[in-house]
Amino acid sequence: MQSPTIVNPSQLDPVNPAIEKYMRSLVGRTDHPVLTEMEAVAAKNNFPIVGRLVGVFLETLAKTIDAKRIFEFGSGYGYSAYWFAKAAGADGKVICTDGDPQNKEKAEQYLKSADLLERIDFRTGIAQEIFGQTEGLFDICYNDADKGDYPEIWRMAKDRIRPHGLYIADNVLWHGRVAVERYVDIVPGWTEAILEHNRLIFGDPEFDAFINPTRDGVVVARRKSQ
Ligand SMILES: C[S@@+](CC[C@H](N)C(=O)[O-])C[C@H]1O[C@@H](n2cnc3c(N)ncnc32)[C@H](O)[C@@H]1O
Repeated sequence: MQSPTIVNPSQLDPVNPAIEKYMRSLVGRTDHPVLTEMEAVAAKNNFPIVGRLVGVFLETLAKTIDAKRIFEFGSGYGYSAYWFAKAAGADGKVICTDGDPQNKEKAEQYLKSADLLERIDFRTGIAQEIFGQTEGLFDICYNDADKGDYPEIWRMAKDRIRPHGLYIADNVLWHGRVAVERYVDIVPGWTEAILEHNRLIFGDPEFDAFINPTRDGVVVARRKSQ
């Protein structure tokens, strides 16, 4: 029997680059000097922010459910938090987490310049441990941590989302690795972890779920009423 060919992940990016470019051209009015700077820094340092299209998607989702209390697992230097904080409004709060204290420092500078810092509570450390120190339900739990942590984060977050609240996770298509038999992973085990994470979500009777294939795939799972 012939063994399956290894597919270069970029060949499997779900949305054609020309279409992504067209979609990007539609959201120009979201431009803000702080965003542009954060995007330039990401491009220069090859830092994996969600990017403009997913940012707009996150803001829209958060506004749709009037989200006021949001927890981020893996905030980097605050790019995705910018969108959530914008959506949450002056009476909202985004708890950000990151293992790297330098990211907290940078995030606070950027979000201060965007006049959003009062909506942010940025904590340094392991996101799962910080989450364990919080109480109550969240409107949104957003997962963008190391991919090996995804199943654990889903398991701990799902019961802490309010009815009709959202669990959102980035990179759930992992540049197409989830869809092929042979692939080269960035870190061994991450693709398997994402596959398990996605299976758990779509098999959970308490949630309705959908993957938006924009960029690297964003899963949105809505908790049903209790
Ligand atoms: C993909 S980046 C986050 C990007 C950010 N969500 C954005 O779009 O702007 C992942 C970040 O999560 C942090 N991280 C990964 N796993 C983590 C964990 N278990 N606890 C805390 N931080 C984590 C890394 O330090 C990194 O800065």
